[in-house]
Amino acid sequence: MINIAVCGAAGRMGQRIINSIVETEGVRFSGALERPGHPLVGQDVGLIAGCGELGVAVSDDLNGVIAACDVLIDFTAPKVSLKNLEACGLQKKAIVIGSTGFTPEERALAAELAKTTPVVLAPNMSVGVNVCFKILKDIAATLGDDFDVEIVEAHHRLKKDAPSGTAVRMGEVVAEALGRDYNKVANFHREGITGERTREEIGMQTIRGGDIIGEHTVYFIGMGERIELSHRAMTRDMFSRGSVRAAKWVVSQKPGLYDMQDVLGLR
Ligand SMILES: NC(=O)c1ccc[n+]([C@@H]2O[C@H](COP(=O)([O-])OP(=O)(O)OC[C@H]3O[C@@H](n4cnc5c(N)ncnc54)[C@H](O)[C@@H]3O)[C@@H](O)[C@H]2O)c1
Ligand SMILES: O=C(O)C1=N[C@H](C(=O)O)CCC1
Repeated sequence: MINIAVCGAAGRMGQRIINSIVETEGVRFSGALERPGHPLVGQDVGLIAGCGELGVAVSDDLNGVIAACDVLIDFTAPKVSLKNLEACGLQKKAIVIGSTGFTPEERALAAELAKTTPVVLAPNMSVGVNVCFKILKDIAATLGDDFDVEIVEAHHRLKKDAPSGTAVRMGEVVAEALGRDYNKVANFHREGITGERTREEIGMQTIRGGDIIGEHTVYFIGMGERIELSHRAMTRDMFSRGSVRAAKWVVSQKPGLYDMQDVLGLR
């Protein structure tokens, strides 16, 4: 039996992850973390997550909750996730991180900290999006430089980072397949007299509104034809089920930084 704790337990994803843990065989829900001062600390987290009383209170004791688990699933924010990764490393506990919005420096720090413990860090835990990452590589490499690439993503009004972690990864996959550096060719903003589009640039467009769970489209636009590869999330449950699948997988891995391509055997 694998003991899984959740950080960000009262959040949109945290609540769905708790439901997924309870529904999954071979795992046990062992603890729930929230930020110190959160009004729900001390309350039964099952009642918050809508799956009935679980006898697990929301806690702000990071080290205590880590000690009682085999793996921590963390959907919070980059700075919190890095602190949690360091704390898991000190106790030799695995961690699955779904937070997005990491800077390149923060990603490098995560890779450094992952030398002490196994870590899955992935901007999107859904099977569908991860298959898209794989397909995108082939499409981009096959089309080459003749097709312009534009990426459009849409999410709910409460999302804090932009572009989404998924859109960034899509841009990185395409850029790499085309021999480009994403950080140099990503174009996040067009306004006024922009001049003609460059061949190399990858346009990154962001929509925020209402309760959109997550939508991504990559456009490959040629002369006289275009390909659109789209993924639309209709529930958060495939993210949460993916995170539990990653948790079951990561506990038996060697220390290192992994992503969902590793978990799903898509590499
Ligand atoms: N990888 C994926 O598949 C995937 C899917 C959905 C969302 N996300 C990402 O997950 C993150 C969370 O998304 P959300 O919609 O659940 O956000 P949310 O704001 O609803 O939840 C975040 C939770 O983290 C808690 N938190 C903040 N600081 C904390 C701390 N120090 N200790 C413990 N808990 C703390 C907050 O109180 C909140 O309850 C975002 O970065 C989002 O982009 C990733
Ligand atoms: O709701 C969010 O926030 C999501 N974030 C991820 C991202 O930034 O790619 C995945 C989709 C939902």
